[in-house]
Amino acid sequence: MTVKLGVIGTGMIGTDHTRRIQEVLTGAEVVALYDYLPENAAKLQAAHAPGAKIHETGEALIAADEVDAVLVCSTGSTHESYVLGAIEAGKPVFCEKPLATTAEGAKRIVDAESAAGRRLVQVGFMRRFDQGYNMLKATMESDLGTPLMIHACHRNAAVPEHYVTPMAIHDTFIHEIDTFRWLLDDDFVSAQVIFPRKTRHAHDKVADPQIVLLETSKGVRIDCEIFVNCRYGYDIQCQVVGEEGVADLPEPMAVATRREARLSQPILTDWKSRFMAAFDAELQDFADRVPSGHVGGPSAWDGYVAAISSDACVTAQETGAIVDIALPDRPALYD
Ligand SMILES: NC(=O)c1ccc[n+]([C@@H]2O[C@H](COP(=O)([O-])OP(=O)(O)OC[C@H]3O[C@@H](n4cnc5c(N)ncnc54)[C@H](O)[C@@H]3O)[C@@H](O)[C@H]2O)c1
Ligand SMILES: O[C@H]1[C@H](O)[C@@H](O)[C@H](O)[C@@H](O)[C@H]1O
Repeated sequence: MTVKLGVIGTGMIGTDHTRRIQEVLTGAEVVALYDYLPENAAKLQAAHAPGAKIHETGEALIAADEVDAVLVCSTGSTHESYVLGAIEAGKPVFCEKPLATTAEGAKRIVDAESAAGRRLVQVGFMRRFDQGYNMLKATMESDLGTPLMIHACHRNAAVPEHYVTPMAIHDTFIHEIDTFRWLLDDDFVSAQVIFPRKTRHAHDKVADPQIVLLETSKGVRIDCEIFVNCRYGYDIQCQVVGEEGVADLPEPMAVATRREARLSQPILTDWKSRFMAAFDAELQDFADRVPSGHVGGPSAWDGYVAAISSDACVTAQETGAIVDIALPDRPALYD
């Protein structure tokens, strides 16, 4: 069976996901497109999905008989209504991060999915499908003993002018929030953000770098540097310190070159290539599960907890205080 997918939002990641569905994945094809800017949908149709129909609205795409499942790849603030629409239509939906831009919005999705009684929503936290992170998690479970601390960093070469201080949390650190929860099988109880000396390469509206300090319910302490104008590349680091040993996230595979008295190795510069295989794997997993009517991977609950945790981090940015994080009870659907 070929699963027929509709893509809402045909910007950078909607285009990249459509390309991978059409050219890399098996058992799935893109049959429908919608973007708020029709020219964006037309451009993607011409480049990667000539047979796909361009719909007048996202709601029409969700309702279309030929669409088995939906990918929401539009701007973050638009995710909630499309995801709720897909749940109402009983169609599986893959939603790029963030699930919603407010914790209340994410809760509405959790409530709607719980009422539907089955997992219809997968959130695009692709690192859970990354080979390196899976190797790190397996090592933690087999060799490290009880985890005590994590030292991590998330560095982007540069960010655009519209990227402002809270985006370091909502747009960037949100990946780390989900990754730490998943690695540790634990939730956060508090967050603090501190600001080192600012780099001269950051524009006025972004404080850069930042350090986020988290504490989990089991007492694990996490420090994570977010440095989004580091200049030299896209660099994701994670070191877990356990009672019996220490483990590091593997570096992406790269050829080391010896030349003119230098030993060198390239560093990737963008997230698309850094997590290429993880993006392929998360969408293949989604497509494979559509026929069963139940999806897997990061859930709406994970998206909701990420939203609550990131709101606390933004409050911590604004106040300089250590901010408590309290989670509501988890609905049975997510046990
Ligand atoms: N998982 C990841 O690592 C990752 C990486 C990049 C982006 N993202 C997420 O993907 C989403 C899109 O990011 P992007 O970089 O592709 O942005 P983008 O700006 O390139 O594309 C967004 C698209 O959404 C369209 N759009 C805006 N409002 C819409 C609406 N109401 N209905 C339908 N379409 C609408 C825009 O016209 C644009 O084509 C964001 O939520 C972002 O956080 C995730
Ligand atoms: O949307 C992108 C993406 O999520 C990247 O993985 C992250 O490194 C960037 O900071 C963010 O802007």
